[in-house]
Amino acid sequence: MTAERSAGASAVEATRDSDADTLLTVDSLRKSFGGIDALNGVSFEVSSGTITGLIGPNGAGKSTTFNVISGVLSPDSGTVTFVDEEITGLPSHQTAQRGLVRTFQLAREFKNMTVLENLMVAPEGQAGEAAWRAVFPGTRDDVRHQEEEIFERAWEMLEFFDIDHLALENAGSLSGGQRKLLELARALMLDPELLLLDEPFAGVNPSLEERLLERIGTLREQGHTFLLVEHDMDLIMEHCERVIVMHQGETLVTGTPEEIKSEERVVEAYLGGDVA
Ligand SMILES: Nc1ncnc2c1ncn2[C@@H]1O[C@H](COP(=O)(O)OP(=O)(O)OP(=O)(O)O)[C@@H](O)[C@H]1O
Repeated sequence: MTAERSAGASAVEATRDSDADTLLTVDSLRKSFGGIDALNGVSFEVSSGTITGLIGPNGAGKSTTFNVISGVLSPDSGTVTFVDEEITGLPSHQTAQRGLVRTFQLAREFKNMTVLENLMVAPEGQAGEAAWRAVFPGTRDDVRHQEEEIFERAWEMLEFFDIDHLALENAGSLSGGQRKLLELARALMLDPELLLLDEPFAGVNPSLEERLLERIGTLREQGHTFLLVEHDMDLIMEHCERVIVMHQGETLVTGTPEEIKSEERVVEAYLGGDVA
């Protein structure tokens, strides 16, 4: 198999399966919280146009990795490169401007605003006003035109996710699954090149899960790239071209689903065995 390992090896060398299509490169990320090493040299690459899964047991460092890539946290060391530009430590709204947007495990909609309004305001914490200005530059004279464009895009999103009938509902009244659709729709408002999805299917019923998966497939065909954290191994194995396995703050293996399945250390990591 061609799956790479990083534990105990040079981190860059360990994950070097790059080609010209590499969109995101994470190199030797370290991050400690007090005495806890959440990330202990995480390295991997994500190719353009793929759905790549990031998996690992609880506490492996997946969320911390997402937080570092998307600028929610700064790493102690290591680099994040997106479209050939180092973005390490850039705040979320700046990564969003560059086309890298993440969703959160718990959807972060504004509960007292309608679904439509939620789409028309910038996604909290990652696409502030500055990001909107980057997408819709102009002066006050252009505001009306900009609002029309935002409105049209919001409706496109609502229709794309089949939630246009909920446009005027308060976001707080949506089901868990509908909130996940809204979260993804909000992330897509800025037309990001790379979407980091943190457990997008958690708490989603099977029919909505199917709709979400189908939409993600369509978006991928349109050129979007996805990196997703997901605990459902069947789903990962069925829908991801590449899988990155983390364990104890390190990249354990990366490979195709078939490669991952046959990798003994992955089984051991999930069963809590010694993988050193
Ligand atoms: N803000 C924090 N303060 C202290 N420790 C933290 C913090 N964030 C994460 N950790 C610790 O870092 C390690 C990695 O956590 P992280 O949440 O990144 O793992 P994970 O793979 O996302 O886990 P899960 O699948 O349970 O969400 C864990 O030991 C966790 O307790």
